[in-house]
Amino acid sequence: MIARPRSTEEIPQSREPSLAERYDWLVAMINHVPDYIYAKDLEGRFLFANRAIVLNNGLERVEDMVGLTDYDLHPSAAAKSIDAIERRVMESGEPDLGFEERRLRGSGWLMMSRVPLRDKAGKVIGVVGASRDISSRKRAESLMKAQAQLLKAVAKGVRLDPLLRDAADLLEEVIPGIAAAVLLQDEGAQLVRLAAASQSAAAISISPADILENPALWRCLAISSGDGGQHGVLAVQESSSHEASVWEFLTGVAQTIGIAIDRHYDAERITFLAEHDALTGLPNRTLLDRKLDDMLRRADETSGKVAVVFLDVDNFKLVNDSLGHAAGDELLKIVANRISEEIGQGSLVSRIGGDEFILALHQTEEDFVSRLARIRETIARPLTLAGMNLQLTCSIGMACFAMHGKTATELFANADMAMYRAKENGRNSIQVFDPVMAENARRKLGRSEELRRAIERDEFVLHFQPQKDMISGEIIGVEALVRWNHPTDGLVFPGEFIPLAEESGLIVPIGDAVLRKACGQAKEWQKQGLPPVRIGVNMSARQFQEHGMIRHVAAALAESGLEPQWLEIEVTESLLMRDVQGAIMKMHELNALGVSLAIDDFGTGYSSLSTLKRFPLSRLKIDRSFIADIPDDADDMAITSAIVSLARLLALDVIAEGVETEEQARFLSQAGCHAIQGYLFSRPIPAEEMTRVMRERS
Ligand SMILES: Nc1nc2c(ncn2[C@@H]2O[C@@H]3COP(=O)(O)O[C@H]4[C@@H](O)[C@H](n5cnc6c(=O)[nH]c(N)nc65)O[C@@H]4COP(=O)(O)O[C@H]3[C@H]2O)c(=O)[nH]1
Repeated sequence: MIARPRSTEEIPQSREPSLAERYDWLVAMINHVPDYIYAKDLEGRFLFANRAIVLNNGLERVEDMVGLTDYDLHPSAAAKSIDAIERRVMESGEPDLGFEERRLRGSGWLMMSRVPLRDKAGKVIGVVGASRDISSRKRAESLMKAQAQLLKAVAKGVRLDPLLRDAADLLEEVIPGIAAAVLLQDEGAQLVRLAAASQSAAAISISPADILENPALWRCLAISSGDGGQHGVLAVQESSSHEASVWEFLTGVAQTIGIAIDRHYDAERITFLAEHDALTGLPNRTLLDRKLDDMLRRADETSGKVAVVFLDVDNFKLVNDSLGHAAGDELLKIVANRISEEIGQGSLVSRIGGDEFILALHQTEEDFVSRLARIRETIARPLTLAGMNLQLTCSIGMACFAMHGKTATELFANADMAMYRAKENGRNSIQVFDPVMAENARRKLGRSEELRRAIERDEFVLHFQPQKDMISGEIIGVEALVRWNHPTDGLVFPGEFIPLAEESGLIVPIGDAVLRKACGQAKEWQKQGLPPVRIGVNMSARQFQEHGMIRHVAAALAESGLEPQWLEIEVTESLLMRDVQGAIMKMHELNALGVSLAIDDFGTGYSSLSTLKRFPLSRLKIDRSFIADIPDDADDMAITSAIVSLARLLALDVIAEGVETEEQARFLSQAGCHAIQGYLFSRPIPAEEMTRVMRERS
């Protein structure tokens, strides 16, 4: 064996060390390094070996090793590969540096360097080998590789479950003997979910309780979330104590798992948002389409039924406009919750915008209409919103698979049609689709098309109804009333086409034509020398709200040359109440043009005295429904008298519409009404007839 080194105190400081001493020190140094150092002759026989290599080969003394070859110490394949490298070094005389190989005994890695052993003359007489243990570097490398592999899986968006399992597998692969498990917190912050390495029997059989109750056995590394919270822990069974780099690696793995979980939740949230309505959290149209397709397919296979339902909150706009958007949003959330409460398993409710909901109901014991009635009742439960007590109603339309349509598109169209029917029927009702509705809708569409053509062909004519002053009996004004001179149907009255024109927006060009014709006719009468009369022109909501309305009025006046004081625009009370502030602004603009304003159908809306005071009006027109039953209906008489007093109080002229009898005229005169309009005096008549009447009276 190699001689024991002497301590430096034993060396006299003054004299040069001898060659023998230097040799001893060298041997001592060589024996103390953990690396393997050896020399072999040309035949591969050990000439020398340090303590580390002797011990590693299971021998005790260097002498035991001298003379042996690798074939005596290792399996022949391993010996052969060492032999080949060393032979190459000896034959070429070139060193072989930094060759990495697995340890032949035990685990770990070595980095081998071999240089030729030469005699004094420089002749190669063997090989000198030196190794370095690079196991920890190799381990660090493999840990880094494993970490990179995991990160790559996260970047690729591998699903969370397989990713956690792979992570636990990977840990066991790169850190032999380890058992690893991932525990995630549930909503109550309990550690529950377990992803264990598939190979490790220990990890498979353990439960979160095992881990948490055995802190001595398990070390838990926090899996943090991006927002500073914690998703759970990476539990590692400490079967052997690990070096720092392993713990560093495990900490990195826990962090990577944290990132993977963050990404998983982000992806979940994105998917949720893509398929849900942000306000109510209900499924949106995309999800509804997907689910409804599934429901219809299943119903088709089983000859089952599915109901597609359109549900619209009545007067939602009113709530939104009067209580504000925040209250409107709150209301929609309440409605969404109430529908969800009642809809039942397997069915779906989706908000498709505004106050419109679509329901897809799957078949149960209870029939669809009874279920919808229950939903309607639930929605109608009283509620308080922005300090106001409200009770909501809704209009519901339903179409059934397969009776009313076989595809989602057909069912949507038919349920929508049924819902419109419910609205037309005075809201707050449930309508089941009927093919007659489709026929009506088709007819309506055809009528819209005809209306469009009628505008191009200028098929609208005006009839005029005179208004008589109560005291003087003079004609003080005429109301222009539009008629459609239909090529085949003859004269069509406004009640039959104005609502459709409103709905389709065609009222704007129609109203514009009426304005121009009315102003032109009024001017024409003046030109004919007839006493000037005020001409009243009806304006519908859509037309009144239209941006260019003031411009159109000004243009009609300019074109005709009619002075503005002879034009009076009639708007309904309900139109004004929709947006009081906006209406007041527009009315002032009309006043600024010199045009006067009358409130039509007065008494049918809900304007308060205070609101009425704010409108820049000239006249109130009492709705004919109050006049019709005079003198039989005492209530109507009382209301009419009140309206007249109110108008006088506000210094407004008041005119009663629909006066058909002398008795009605007498009552109105006594009540103080300024003027009357109605069949008693004249029906609406064409321009030529009106000219004649005016001429006779002048
Ligand atoms: N039973 C009865 N009815 C009487 C009597 N006196 C007049 N009427 C009718 O009452 C309606 C009065 O017009 P309105 O209230 O403005 O109601 C009008 C108005 O709201 C709308 N309208 C008419 N022309 C236009 C127009 O050019 N533009 C717009 N936007 N709407 C119009 O159509 C509605 C209906 O017009 P018309 O069918 O012409 O019906 C007219 C008229 O013929 C009467 O003594 N008894």
